[in-house]
Amino acid sequence: MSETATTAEGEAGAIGPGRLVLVVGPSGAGKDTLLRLAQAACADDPGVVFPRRIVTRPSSPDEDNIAVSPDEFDRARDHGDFAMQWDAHGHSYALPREINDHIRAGRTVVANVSRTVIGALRQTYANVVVVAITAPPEVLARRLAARARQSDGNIAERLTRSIDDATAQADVTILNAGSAEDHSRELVRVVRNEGRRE
Ligand SMILES: Nc1ncnc2c1ncn2[C@@H]1O[C@H](COP(=O)(O)OP(=O)(O)OP(=O)(O)O)[C@@H](O)[C@H]1O
Ligand SMILES: O=P(O)(O)OC[C@H]1O[C@H](OP(=O)(O)O)[C@H](O)[C@@H]1O
Repeated sequence: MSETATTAEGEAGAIGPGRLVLVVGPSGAGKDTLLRLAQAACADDPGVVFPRRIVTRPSSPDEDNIAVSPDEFDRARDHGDFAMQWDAHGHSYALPREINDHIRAGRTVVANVSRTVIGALRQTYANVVVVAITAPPEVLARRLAARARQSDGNIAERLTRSIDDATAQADVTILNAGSAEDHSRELVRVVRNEGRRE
Protein backbone atom coordinates (compact mmCIF):
# COMPACT_ATOMS: atom_id res chain seq x y z
CA MET A 1 0.00 0.00 0.00
CA SER A 2 1.53 3.33 -0.90
CA GLU A 3 0.87 6.32 1.31
CA THR A 4 1.62 9.93 0.59
CA ALA A 5 0.95 12.96 2.72
CA THR A 6 1.85 16.39 1.51
CA THR A 7 1.24 19.83 2.92
CA ALA A 8 0.83 22.71 0.50
CA GLU A 9 4.07 24.29 -0.61
CA GLY A 10 4.95 27.59 0.99
CA GLU A 11 2.99 26.93 4.17
CA ALA A 12 6.03 26.90 6.43
CA GLY A 13 5.42 27.68 10.07
CA ALA A 14 2.43 27.01 12.23
CA ILE A 15 -0.86 28.32 10.85
CA GLY A 16 -3.18 29.76 13.50
CA PRO A 17 -4.80 31.04 15.61
CA GLY A 18 -7.91 28.96 14.81
CA ARG A 19 -8.14 25.29 15.75
CA LEU A 20 -7.93 22.29 13.44
CA VAL A 21 -9.95 19.35 14.79
CA LEU A 22 -8.90 16.11 13.09
CA VAL A 23 -11.36 13.23 13.22
CA VAL A 24 -9.50 9.95 12.68
CA GLY A 25 -10.01 6.24 13.16
CA PRO A 26 -10.44 2.91 11.44
CA SER A 27 -12.84 2.37 8.57
CA GLY A 28 -16.37 1.86 9.90
CA ALA A 29 -15.73 3.55 13.25
CA GLY A 30 -18.31 6.21 12.43
CA LYS A 31 -16.23 9.29 11.60
CA ASP A 32 -18.53 10.55 8.84
CA THR A 33 -21.64 9.73 10.86
CA LEU A 34 -20.51 11.70 13.91
CA LEU A 35 -19.22 14.52 11.72
CA ARG A 36 -22.55 14.83 9.94
CA LEU A 37 -24.44 15.03 13.24
CA ALA A 38 -21.89 17.48 14.70
CA GLN A 39 -22.13 19.65 11.58
CA ALA A 40 -25.90 19.83 11.97
CA ALA A 41 -25.50 20.78 15.64
CA CYS A 42 -23.05 23.57 14.72
CA ALA A 43 -25.01 24.82 11.69
CA ASP A 44 -25.74 28.20 13.30
CA ASP A 45 -22.14 28.80 14.40
CA PRO A 46 -20.13 30.73 11.77
CA GLY A 47 -16.98 30.08 13.79
CA VAL A 48 -17.00 26.37 12.96
CA VAL A 49 -16.28 25.09 9.44
CA PHE A 50 -16.69 21.54 8.11
CA PRO A 51 -14.84 21.65 4.75
CA ARG A 52 -15.87 19.33 1.94
CA ARG A 53 -13.03 16.96 1.09
CA ILE A 54 -11.87 16.42 -2.47
CA VAL A 55 -11.89 12.66 -3.19
CA THR A 56 -11.36 10.59 -6.34
CA ARG A 57 -14.62 8.67 -5.87
CA PRO A 58 -18.30 9.49 -6.10
CA SER A 59 -20.04 11.25 -3.26
CA SER A 60 -22.41 9.08 -1.22
CA PRO A 61 -25.15 9.48 1.39
CA ASP A 62 -22.45 8.82 4.00
CA GLU A 63 -20.22 11.64 2.93
CA ASP A 64 -20.58 14.92 1.04
CA ASN A 65 -17.23 15.00 -0.74
CA ILE A 66 -16.27 16.86 -3.91
CA ALA A 67 -15.85 14.00 -6.39
CA VAL A 68 -13.08 14.41 -8.98
CA SER A 69 -11.27 12.16 -11.43
CA PRO A 70 -7.65 11.21 -10.72
CA ASP A 71 -6.50 13.63 -13.47
CA GLU A 72 -8.57 16.48 -12.00
CA PHE A 73 -7.13 15.71 -8.57
CA ASP A 74 -3.55 15.87 -9.90
CA ARG A 75 -4.22 19.14 -11.70
CA ALA A 76 -5.72 20.75 -8.59
CA ARG A 77 -2.79 19.53 -6.49
CA ASP A 78 -0.29 20.94 -9.00
CA HIS A 79 -2.24 24.21 -8.97
CA GLY A 80 -1.76 24.45 -5.20
CA ASP A 81 -5.45 24.03 -4.37
CA PHE A 82 -4.92 21.67 -1.43
CA ALA A 83 -3.93 22.31 2.18
CA MET A 84 -3.21 18.61 2.66
CA GLN A 85 -3.52 15.46 0.60
CA TRP A 86 -3.11 11.73 1.15
CA ASP A 87 -3.76 8.40 -0.54
CA ALA A 88 -5.62 5.44 0.98
CA HIS A 89 -7.79 2.53 -0.13
CA GLY A 90 -6.85 3.22 -3.78
CA HIS A 91 -8.26 6.77 -3.65
CA SER A 92 -6.73 10.22 -3.29
CA TYR A 93 -8.10 12.67 -0.70
CA ALA A 94 -7.46 16.35 0.01
CA LEU A 95 -8.55 19.22 2.21
CA PRO A 96 -9.06 22.48 0.31
CA ARG A 97 -6.53 25.26 0.69
CA GLU A 98 -9.31 27.59 1.96
CA ILE A 99 -9.12 25.97 5.40
CA ASN A 100 -5.99 28.02 5.97
CA ASP A 101 -7.96 31.26 5.56
CA HIS A 102 -10.55 30.04 8.06
CA ILE A 103 -7.88 29.12 10.59
CA ARG A 104 -6.07 32.42 10.13
CA ALA A 105 -9.42 34.14 10.77
CA GLY A 106 -9.68 32.28 14.07
CA ARG A 107 -12.33 29.77 13.05
CA THR A 108 -12.36 26.08 13.99
CA VAL A 109 -12.02 23.67 11.06
CA VAL A 110 -13.24 20.10 11.60
CA ALA A 111 -12.27 17.34 9.15
CA ASN A 112 -11.99 13.58 8.67
CA VAL A 113 -8.38 12.79 7.73
CA SER A 114 -6.09 9.80 7.46
CA ARG A 115 -4.22 8.83 10.58
CA THR A 116 -1.08 8.98 8.42
CA VAL A 117 -1.20 12.78 8.17
CA ILE A 118 -1.57 13.64 11.87
CA GLY A 119 2.15 14.30 12.30
CA ALA A 120 2.41 16.55 9.26
CA LEU A 121 -0.68 18.51 10.28
CA ARG A 122 0.59 18.98 13.84
CA GLN A 123 3.71 20.53 12.30
CA THR A 124 1.80 22.80 9.94
CA TYR A 125 -0.96 24.10 12.24
CA ALA A 126 -0.60 25.81 15.61
CA ASN A 127 -3.67 24.38 17.35
CA VAL A 128 -4.43 20.79 16.39
CA VAL A 129 -6.83 18.56 18.32
CA VAL A 130 -6.94 14.90 17.28
CA VAL A 131 -10.18 13.05 18.00
CA ALA A 132 -9.92 9.27 17.55
CA ILE A 133 -13.23 7.51 16.84
CA THR A 134 -13.05 3.83 17.73
CA ALA A 135 -15.30 0.77 17.89
CA PRO A 136 -14.62 -2.91 18.63
CA PRO A 137 -13.39 -4.95 15.62
CA GLU A 138 -16.57 -7.02 15.36
CA VAL A 139 -18.63 -3.83 15.28
CA LEU A 140 -16.45 -2.40 12.49
CA ALA A 141 -16.90 -5.58 10.45
CA ARG A 142 -20.67 -5.55 10.92
CA ARG A 143 -20.97 -1.88 9.99
CA LEU A 144 -18.84 -2.12 6.86
CA ALA A 145 -20.79 -5.16 5.66
CA ALA A 146 -24.09 -3.37 6.29
CA ARG A 147 -22.90 -0.12 4.65
CA ALA A 148 -22.00 -2.01 1.44
CA ARG A 149 -20.56 1.11 -0.21
CA GLN A 150 -19.66 0.36 -3.82
CA SER A 151 -16.37 2.31 -3.74
CA ASP A 152 -15.10 0.62 -0.56
CA GLY A 153 -13.30 -2.11 -2.48
CA ASN A 154 -12.00 -4.98 -0.37
CA ILE A 155 -13.66 -4.83 3.07
CA ALA A 156 -11.19 -7.31 4.56
CA GLU A 157 -8.30 -5.02 3.58
CA ARG A 158 -10.08 -2.08 5.21
CA LEU A 159 -10.51 -4.05 8.42
CA THR A 160 -6.89 -5.18 8.57
CA ARG A 161 -5.43 -1.78 7.73
CA SER A 162 -3.50 -0.72 10.81
CA ILE A 163 -1.78 2.57 11.41
CA ASP A 164 0.95 2.62 14.04
CA ASP A 165 0.39 4.84 17.01
CA ALA A 166 -2.80 6.55 15.79
CA THR A 167 -4.70 6.27 19.06
CA ALA A 168 -1.56 7.15 21.00
CA GLN A 169 -1.49 10.44 19.11
CA ALA A 170 -5.10 11.27 19.93
CA ASP A 171 -6.03 14.07 22.33
CA VAL A 172 -9.54 12.71 22.78
CA THR A 173 -10.93 9.22 22.13
CA ILE A 174 -14.63 8.55 21.49
CA LEU A 175 -15.69 4.92 21.71
CA ASN A 176 -18.57 5.03 19.21
CA ALA A 177 -20.31 1.86 20.34
CA GLY A 178 -23.54 3.38 21.66
CA SER A 179 -25.97 5.87 20.19
CA ALA A 180 -24.45 7.95 17.38
CA GLU A 181 -26.43 10.98 18.61
CA ASP A 182 -24.89 10.71 22.08
CA HIS A 183 -21.37 10.26 20.74
CA SER A 184 -21.81 13.17 18.33
CA ARG A 185 -22.48 15.37 21.35
CA GLU A 186 -19.06 14.35 22.69
CA LEU A 187 -17.56 15.47 19.39
CA VAL A 188 -19.45 18.77 19.51
CA ARG A 189 -18.05 19.45 22.97
CA VAL A 190 -14.53 19.04 21.61
CA VAL A 191 -15.30 21.22 18.59
CA ARG A 192 -16.61 23.93 20.93
CA ASN A 193 -13.55 23.48 23.13
CA GLU A 194 -15.69 22.29 26.02
CA GLY A 195 -14.47 18.70 25.67
CA ARG A 196 -12.59 16.51 28.02
CA ARG A 197 -8.89 16.03 27.34
CA GLU A 198 -7.08 12.75 27.97
N1 LIG B 1 -23.06 4.73 16.83
C1 LIG B 1 -23.44 4.01 15.76
N2 LIG B 1 -24.37 3.05 15.90
C2 LIG B 1 -24.77 2.31 14.84
N3 LIG B 1 -24.29 2.45 13.58
C3 LIG B 1 -23.36 3.40 13.37
C4 LIG B 1 -22.89 4.22 14.44
N4 LIG B 1 -21.97 5.05 13.93
C5 LIG B 1 -21.86 4.77 12.61
N5 LIG B 1 -22.70 3.78 12.27
C6 LIG B 1 -22.87 3.17 10.93
O1 LIG B 1 -21.66 2.51 10.63
C7 LIG B 1 -21.33 2.65 9.24
C8 LIG B 1 -19.94 3.26 9.13
O2 LIG B 1 -20.01 4.59 9.58
P1 LIG B 1 -19.21 5.75 8.82
O3 LIG B 1 -19.39 5.64 7.36
O4 LIG B 1 -19.60 7.01 9.50
O5 LIG B 1 -17.73 5.31 9.25
P2 LIG B 1 -16.33 5.96 8.86
O6 LIG B 1 -15.47 5.89 10.07
O7 LIG B 1 -16.52 7.30 8.25
O8 LIG B 1 -15.80 4.90 7.81
P3 LIG B 1 -14.82 5.09 6.55
O9 LIG B 1 -13.49 5.50 7.08
O10 LIG B 1 -14.81 3.75 5.91
O11 LIG B 1 -15.43 6.16 5.67
C9 LIG B 1 -22.41 3.51 8.62
O12 LIG B 1 -23.32 2.69 7.93
C10 LIG B 1 -23.09 4.18 9.82
O13 LIG B 1 -24.46 4.40 9.61
O1 LIG C 1 -6.83 4.41 7.55
P1 LIG C 1 -6.48 5.86 7.54
O2 LIG C 1 -5.25 6.16 6.74
O3 LIG C 1 -6.44 6.49 8.87
O4 LIG C 1 -7.68 6.61 6.79
C1 LIG C 1 -7.65 6.68 5.41
C2 LIG C 1 -8.85 7.25 4.85
O5 LIG C 1 -9.81 6.24 5.05
C3 LIG C 1 -11.03 6.78 5.15
O6 LIG C 1 -11.42 6.94 3.84
P2 LIG C 1 -12.81 6.44 3.25
O7 LIG C 1 -13.64 7.66 3.41
O8 LIG C 1 -13.29 5.28 4.00
O9 LIG C 1 -12.48 6.10 1.82
C4 LIG C 1 -10.78 8.05 5.89
O10 LIG C 1 -11.72 9.01 5.55
C5 LIG C 1 -9.38 8.49 5.54
O11 LIG C 1 -9.36 9.56 4.64
